Amino acid sequence: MRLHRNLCFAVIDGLHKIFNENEYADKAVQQLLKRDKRWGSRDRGFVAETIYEIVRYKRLYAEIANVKAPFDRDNLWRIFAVWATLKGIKLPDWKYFADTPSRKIKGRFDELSQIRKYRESIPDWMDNLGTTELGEEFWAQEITKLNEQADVILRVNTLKTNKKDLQLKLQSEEIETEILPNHPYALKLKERANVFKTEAFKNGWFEVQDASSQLVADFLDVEPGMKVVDVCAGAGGKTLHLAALMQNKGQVIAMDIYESKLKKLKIRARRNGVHNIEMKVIDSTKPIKKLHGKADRLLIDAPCSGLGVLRRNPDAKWKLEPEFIENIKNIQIEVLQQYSKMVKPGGKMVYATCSILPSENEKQVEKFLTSESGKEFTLVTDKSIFAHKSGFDGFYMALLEKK
Ligand SMILES: C[S@@+](CC[C@H](N)C(=O)[O-])C[C@H]1O[C@@H](n2cnc3c(N)ncnc32)[C@H](O)[C@@H]1O
Repeated sequence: MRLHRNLCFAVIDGLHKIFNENEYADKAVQQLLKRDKRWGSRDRGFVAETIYEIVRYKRLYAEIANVKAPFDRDNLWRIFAVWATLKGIKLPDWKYFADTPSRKIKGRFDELSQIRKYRESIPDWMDNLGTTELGEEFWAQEITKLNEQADVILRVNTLKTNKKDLQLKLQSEEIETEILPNHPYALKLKERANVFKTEAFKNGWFEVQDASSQLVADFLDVEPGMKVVDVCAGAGGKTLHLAALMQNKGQVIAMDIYESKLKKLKIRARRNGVHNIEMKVIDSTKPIKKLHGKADRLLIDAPCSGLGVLRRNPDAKWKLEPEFIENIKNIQIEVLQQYSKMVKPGGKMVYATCSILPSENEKQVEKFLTSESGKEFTLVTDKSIFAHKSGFDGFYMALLEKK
C-alpha cells in the first residue's frame, strides 16, 4: 500500500479531534469524509478505517510510540508511524517519519502483546471490571472480538419489501449481501459500502441495524393491534422494527427524555412508511403516569455502558468512566421500577441493554424482581449475547410478564 499525503493528513486531523477535542469518532469521520469531493470509495475507506483502527488501539500504539496524552501533532504522526509499521506499510521519506525505529516498534509490540490491557488496548479499570464480571478467560475472548471491525448488517423493512427483493435490488446497485441464519430480517454486506446512498435506502426498504439488536423487537412478542410503549426509544431503531412487526396496526408510543432523538425517529418513520408511531417526550412524570396499566407490551431499551458495541464505538473505551457505569446502573433500576408500571395485568415487557456486564443485565433484573414494583412480574426468559460467541454485538434481553 502506498500512503497518500492528503489522506494521511486527514487521518491526523481526525485523531486530533477525537483524542484532543473529545469529539465522537463517528462524527469526526463523517465530517472529514466531506473534505475532498475527489476522494473515491477507497480513499474514504482508508481515512475512516485507519482512524478507527488507531482509535481502537490507542493505548498500545501510544505506548509503543512512547508518547503521552495530550498528543501534539508530532505525537500523532509517531502513533501513525507505529500503525503503518505494524501493518507492514513502507513509510515514505516525509519529515514526519524521519528516524522511525521500525525494528524497535516490532520488538515493543511483541513485548506488550503479552499483556492483555496493552494487547487489547483498554484502560486498567475496564480490564479489571471485565475480569471480575466475566472471569479471566471469557473476558479475554470477548474483548478480543469486541476489537474487531463490525460487519454492516441491514434489517429489511417488511412493510415495504422482503429479503429476497431487497437482495436483488441492492445487487442491481452493485452491493452484494448474504442471508444470516437465525436472523429472519437480516442481510449482511459482503463488502463494506455506503448503503445510505442507495435507492433502496432512500425508499425505506431497510435500516442499518446489528443482528443482535434485531432480536430485541421479536423478543417482545408483539401483535398487530396492540398498544406498545418503547420508553427509551432514542432515534427509534427498535421502534421502527416493532411497527413493522405490528404491520402498521395498533399503536407504538415512542418515548425518550431527548426530543432531538425523537425528531430523528420522525424522519426515519416517514421513510419507512410507518404510520402507527406516536412520539412523546418525557419531560415530567406525567406522560408516564398517564399510561399506568395501559400497555400490552413495554420495551425498556435501557441506557447502558455500551460495552457490547465497542466494535462500532471504539472511542467509548476512552470516553467511558467507572463512575458513569455506576450511575447508569442506578438509572437502569429507576427506569425498571417506574416505567414497568405502564404494563397492564397480563402484559409483557422486555428489558434490554447493549452491555455484556451481568451487573447491568441479569443482576438488574434480579434486583427489580425483588423490589416492590417488580413483585408483580415473573421472568419468562432471558438471553445474553456475546460477540465472541455470536459474531455480532454484545446484547442482553429479558422478557418479563405482569401477573
Ligand atoms: C440504548 S439507547 C436507545 C436506543 C434505541 N432504542 C434504538 O433502538 O435505536 C437508550 C435511550 O434511553 C434514553 N434515556 C436515557 N435516560 C432515560 C430515561 N430516564 N428515561 C427515558 N429514556 C432515557 C437515551 O436518551 C437513549 O436514547
